[in-house]
Amino acid sequence: MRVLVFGAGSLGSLLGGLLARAHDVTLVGRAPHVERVRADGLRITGECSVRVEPAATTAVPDERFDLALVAVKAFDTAAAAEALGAADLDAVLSVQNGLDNERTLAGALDAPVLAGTCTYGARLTEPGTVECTGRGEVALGPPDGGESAVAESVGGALGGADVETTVAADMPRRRWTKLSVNAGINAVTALARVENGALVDGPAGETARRAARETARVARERGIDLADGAAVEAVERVAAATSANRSSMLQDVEAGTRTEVDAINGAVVERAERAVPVNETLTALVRGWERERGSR
Ligand SMILES: NC(=O)C1=CN([C@@H]2O[C@H](COP(=O)(O)OP(=O)(O)OC[C@H]3O[C@@H](n4cnc5c(N)ncnc54)[C@H](OP(=O)(O)O)[C@@H]3O)[C@@H](O)[C@H]2O)C=CC1
Ligand SMILES: CC(C)(CO)C(=O)C(=O)O
Repeated sequence: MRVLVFGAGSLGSLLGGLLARAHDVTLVGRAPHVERVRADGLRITGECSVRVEPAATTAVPDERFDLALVAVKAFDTAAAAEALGAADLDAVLSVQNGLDNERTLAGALDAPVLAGTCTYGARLTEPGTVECTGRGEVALGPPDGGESAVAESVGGALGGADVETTVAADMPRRRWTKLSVNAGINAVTALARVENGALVDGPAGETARRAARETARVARERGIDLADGAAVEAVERVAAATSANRSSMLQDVEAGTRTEVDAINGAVVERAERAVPVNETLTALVRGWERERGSR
């Protein structure tokens, strides 16, 4: 397959690098990472050890690709969709966190757009090098659920490159479960400045569980079968399994950069039919911090 990875930061470089073992991959990212990949190839360290030589560029080539894998932060998805218009694409897969990415991509592009959830962990450590901080899996399928030939074919391509992959008919439920995890863990750890493990039995843990319960309730309001207990269990399981992690939102806050709060807690608030006070408070506090830091 010819695969275009849009957003060769941490996750895009990891998945792009893994895919390059079996496919013809082009990374679209920023200098100096792109230049280093062109000169010396891409190294994956940590839990995977790989060296590959994908093509790398800062602009989408006017060429045909079987798949575009989108891995920018959620607030860059609209710009990504516009830039991807330059290529001729057969399929698009978002592996981003947040709820609106697929809709934004589908609104701008002709190709079928697949939803994805990803539990691999990645961190760009220096130009040309990405660390795999956790082996996980990519689940993918049609955003509204069900099966499709495109999902089977993209799933086969990922699996063929030894990327742990599940082709799933229940992507709405999977996305809302992941949203519950991120709504519970990310803003709470960012505001409390604690690692994920502090939520397992620490004083901030109940706030995370409440945010997850609210998220599950909003999911059910939208016809998705996600029980409070399942959302809380997912938060607790992920917080324990990633106990030493500094969540992506905590890392953004520490780096002084914009967070994905709009696409996570903000998306829950936007869709709620009744008040979701924990998500409202978390959203307002993180947005307040972003405004103060000039990152929004
Ligand atoms: N990292 C992880 O372990 C995981 C991440 N995710 C999700 O994946 C998504 C990506 O996360 P992550 O990889 O950490 O984020 P990064 O910020 O590391 O990567 C995104 C990259 O895309 C680049 N980019 C944005 N716009 C453009 C553009 N127009 N042209 C070229 N490059 C562009 C960014 O550059 P710049 O910053 O200069 O704009 C950045 O290098 C998020 O939604 C995240 O929540 C999900 C699971 C795990
Ligand atoms: C699963 C979790 C919470 C791991 O840190 C994550 O997705 C994030 O930090 O964005």
